Amino acid sequence: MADFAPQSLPHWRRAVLKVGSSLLAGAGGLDPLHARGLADFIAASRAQGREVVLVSSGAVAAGRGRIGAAGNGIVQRQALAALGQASLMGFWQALFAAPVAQVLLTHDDLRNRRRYLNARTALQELLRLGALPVVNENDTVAVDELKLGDNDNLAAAVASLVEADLLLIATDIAGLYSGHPLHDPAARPIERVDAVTPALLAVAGDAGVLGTGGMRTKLEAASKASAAGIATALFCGRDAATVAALGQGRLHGTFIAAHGNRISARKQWLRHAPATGTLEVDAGAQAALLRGASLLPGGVRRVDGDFRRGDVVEVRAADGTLLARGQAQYNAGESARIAGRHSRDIEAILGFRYDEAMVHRDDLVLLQHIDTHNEATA
Ligand SMILES: Nc1ncnc2c1ncn2[C@@H]1O[C@H](COP(=O)(O)OP(=O)(O)O)[C@@H](O)[C@H]1O
Ligand SMILES: N[C@@H](CCC(=O)OP(=O)(O)O)C(=O)O
Repeated sequence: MADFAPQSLPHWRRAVLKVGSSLLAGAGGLDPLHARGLADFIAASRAQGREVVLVSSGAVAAGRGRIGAAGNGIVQRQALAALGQASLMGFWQALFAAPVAQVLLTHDDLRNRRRYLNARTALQELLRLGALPVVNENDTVAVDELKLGDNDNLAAAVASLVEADLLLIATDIAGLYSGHPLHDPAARPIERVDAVTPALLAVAGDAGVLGTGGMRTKLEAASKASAAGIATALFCGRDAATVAALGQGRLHGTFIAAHGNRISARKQWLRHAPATGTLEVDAGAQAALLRGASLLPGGVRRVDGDFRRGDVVEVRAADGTLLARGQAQYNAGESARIAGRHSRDIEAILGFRYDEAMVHRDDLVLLQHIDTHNEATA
């Protein structure tokens, strides 16, 4: 197979790194041979002030190591994943000085706006605490329509969830080839993909011996990440030089470009998602919003509608002008109780506190622009 020429990786601050079973499975369960280099890459990136969320497969392989032959049907794989998940966490913990944190997710969790917000808040808090989140699919409940299908797609969803700037997919092959490398000796390396087209998906084949999705799910994941404004880099995690080069900002593999920018993809969603409630704000909150601040409960005068945490709500001025749309941190009843009150009182009023804001600025899209003349004369 021809080599992939090196290319420079764009600068990144927060990445999701997906590591497939093909890199972790050994004869008797999990083998740290390739994981060690990837762990060093993560540790070095963190030491440079970057953040990494790891999406790791390998629970089924670890389970097989514990129990031996158990079949490969869905029920057997569920049982094997349950048997192996704790070992998988122990495996990663042994490779890191920083504490690792287990996060198990399903498609359903990410489709549900409240759970989406909960998962995002928890992941952000883990990063803030300096932990390394290790995400895997919650295989015990993830069957049929709940299933993301594979960890490549899960990694793309997590990259959007944490607003990563890069999705790194480590696998057992150097990158994407123009044909299935096991069957097509003339297959050529594809170093850059600007758009994941149906024609390109057609060249992406199924998995090797150990993985589940093959190149097809990697390209699907890259396509989803791209639509969310996140670029993807595919590389061989078995090749120590490739992994070391990545730490120097050089990619030997396939780069799949992002479409648009990350912020606009999310803001676009907030702009159009159906709203289930309205928060009416005072002039002080209106000015703060237009300056880019979060919406604190103190500036909210009235709460209408029946919404849950994570639902999209409209933010309106007292005269009814639509100022912004955003995701509510608190449900309608809770919002009504804390409206007009100081953020420091939230816990005393509700008995808990998710956030000091009623709508966090990361979850807010402004629909009015700052009128500098009015602001100067106000
Ligand atoms: N066009 C292609 N280019 C590269 N690899 C391909 C292609 N089509 C299919 N593959 C297969 O995809 C495999 C990687 O996917 P997979 O086995 O699911 O690994 P992982 O466990 O890392 O997710 C490769 O080993 C290769 O056999
Ligand atoms: N959740 C499963 C992984 C499923 C999966 O997508 O595997 P892979 O194609 O190797 O990334 C496990 O931990 O074994």
